Amino acid sequence: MADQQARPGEDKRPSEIPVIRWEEPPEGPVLILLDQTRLPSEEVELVCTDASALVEAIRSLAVRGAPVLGIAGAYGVALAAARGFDVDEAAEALESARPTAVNLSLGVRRGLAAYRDALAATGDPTAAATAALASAQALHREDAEASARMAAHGLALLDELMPGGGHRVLTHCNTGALVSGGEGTAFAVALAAHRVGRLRRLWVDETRPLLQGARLTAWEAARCGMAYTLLTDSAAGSLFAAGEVDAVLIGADRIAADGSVANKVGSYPLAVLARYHHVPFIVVAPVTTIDPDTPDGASIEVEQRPGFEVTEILTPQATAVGGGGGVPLAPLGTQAYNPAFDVTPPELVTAIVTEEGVVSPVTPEVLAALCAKARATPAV
Ligand SMILES: CSC[C@H]1O[C@H](OP(=O)(O)O)[C@H](O)[C@@H]1O
Repeated sequence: MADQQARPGEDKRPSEIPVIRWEEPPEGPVLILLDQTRLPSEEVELVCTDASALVEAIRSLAVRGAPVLGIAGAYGVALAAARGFDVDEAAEALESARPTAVNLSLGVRRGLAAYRDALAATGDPTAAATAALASAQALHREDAEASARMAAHGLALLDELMPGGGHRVLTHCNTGALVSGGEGTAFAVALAAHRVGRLRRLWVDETRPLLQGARLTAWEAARCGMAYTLLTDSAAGSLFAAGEVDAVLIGADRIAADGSVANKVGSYPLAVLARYHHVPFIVVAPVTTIDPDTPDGASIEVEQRPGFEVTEILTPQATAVGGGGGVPLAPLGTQAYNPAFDVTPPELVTAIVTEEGVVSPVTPEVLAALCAKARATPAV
């Protein structure tokens, strides 16, 4: 596939990354995914012909990251409808594929509502399938637009907090084009700073155990010609202590009504380090990731993943779901604690950047007003 490494100064537009796309070959519609478990060494595409294949791809993190999970969920409903499968059954399976990222259930429900409304109005399953697809495509476009707006708001915030540019930003996990209909969430802010010459360094946490930072963020940063440095998660503290971090930029999988933020495990320790070292801790997420129906952090279901992801180095042959075949890192039979996410309390969050602007301080009232405005704005 295309050369992954950008030449110095070259910016290989993240939009060129074929994260997720719908195609309609003669044999029937398919959803094509870039298999993120194979990156950075291989660019392999998964062709999903039904919802169960997509559920597997979501569970194995072949497709991952809150916003794109919502897009995938909506396409999954459209795929089931277009291929004549039981749409309600498909929607239920998709929505339960991963519990923490609220966007997944939002996307599935949006596609299902479009399908049901069209079926009720026309009685025609083909028209209903077309409506479900149109809903997924609209969500795809809206997320790309939201990503660009978050990048602009986030860059303005960085410039306000650190006048003079030369931002040294630490990020965790992967929040670039691979999680988005556009260029991502937190990563898109760093990319915007890079494009105007105001990103001095992107510190990239490797993000154990599935290494989304080492494998995916480094891959995206290299493609864009960004100045980035990879570090072990445990090395982040020494960077703060050395005064090498101007801001933390992370994404989110679910933001509760009180402003608690669920994000990749390892985010909460960064928030504590940031507070101790007086460094802004900035969450970048679309309004759709704010969940007014989840009251607080304790109410967020944190996905617990298989222990072998911690006790083995996963090779391309050892899938993230099936396990086995990885290189053992610990004695056989070792028990492992492997939460996929942790929760940061609102008092440790300096700001939440959404496509509607910057929320700071984070208060339940402001979040509620944002959600009310979003709900009052009809989906396309
Ligand atoms: C902004 S979405 C990216 C978000 O999703 C990641 O989780 P996972 O890789 O398990 O899907 C992580 O929490 C990122 O911040």
